[in-house]
Amino acid sequence: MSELGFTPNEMMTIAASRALKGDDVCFVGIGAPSAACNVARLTHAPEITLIYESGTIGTAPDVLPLSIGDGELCDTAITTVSVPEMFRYWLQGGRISIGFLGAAQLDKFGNINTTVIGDYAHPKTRLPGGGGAPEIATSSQEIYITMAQSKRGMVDKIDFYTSFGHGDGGDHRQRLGIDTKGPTLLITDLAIWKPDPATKEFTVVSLHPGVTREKVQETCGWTVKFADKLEETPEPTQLELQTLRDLKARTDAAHKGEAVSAKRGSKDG
Ligand SMILES: CC(=O)SCCNC(=O)CCNC(=O)[C@H](O)C(C)(C)COP(=O)(O)OP(=O)(O)OC[C@H]1O[C@@H](n2cnc3c(N)ncnc32)[C@H](O)[C@@H]1OP(=O)(O)O
Ligand SMILES: O=C(O)/C=C/CC(=O)O
Repeated sequence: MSELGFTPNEMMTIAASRALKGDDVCFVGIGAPSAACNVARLTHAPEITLIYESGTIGTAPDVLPLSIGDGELCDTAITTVSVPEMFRYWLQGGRISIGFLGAAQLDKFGNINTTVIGDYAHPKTRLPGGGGAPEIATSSQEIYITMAQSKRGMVDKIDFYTSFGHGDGGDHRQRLGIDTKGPTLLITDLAIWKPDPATKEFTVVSLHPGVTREKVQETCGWTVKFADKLEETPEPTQLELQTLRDLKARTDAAHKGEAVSAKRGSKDG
């Protein structure tokens, strides 16, 4: 905890939650995106439609799911459809306004690696894989990405293209016949980034409170561009912080004893 009264990860989750609107239909990635989406639902966007890949539509979990298969999602959803319907009708049918994804590795054009670190055949680290993320990245109207900054995570060249962002930049998506916008927002623990309208390279548009340009550069593997008019992200409000902390506390209590809960719980917010 810094003297600011909130952690960088809390700032990240809350900044990410603010990006969502009540009329969004959001396809939620497990992990950091899930925390942000539910904070949005529990604060300024109660009418938001949250969708998880297991087919749960309009879900309102009381605790964060560890997986898309958690019963909590189905129990609180308006309805649950089959996974083929979720992908073919809802996602590929253009009915998702925001796909919210995490990343283990990311490049400056918003291409995501969640498959492998190192050589594919002889990996240094085998990651969870793509799951539905590659399809979410191309079929959602827009993509938001959230991840904590590190030199190993934000790299010049990702080791594997799991989910396509803006490719080599510019009009690469259009040239491939992909007619959705792709990544339009990146929220890290230090800053908010948006793609340059022409090159599509992520540019810092807002620094979180207390964060310097140098700190952003030190934790990023490419040479960072900053907007001419750089803003400061507003601090979390008491309501936002309390909502996030209560959600995490409920989640930790609910998943107590499950092997992954302690580790994941500490990273989700
Ligand atoms: C709808 C859907 O949900 S689609 C699902 C598809 N899956 C995703 O999108 C997953 C997205 N999330 C990620 O990629 C995350 O970064 C995850 C799951 C790989 C890791 O999440 P967390 O546990 O929160 O992150 P954490 O940073 O602690 O990494 C855990 C381990 O993963 C490995 N790892 C993660 N990122 C990297 C990286 N960039 N380079 C090397 N190893 C890495 C390491 O082994 C790390 O352990 P370590 O910190 O002790 O070295
Ligand atoms: O299969 C997927 O796409 C997502 C998986 C995330 C999970 O529930 O573990």
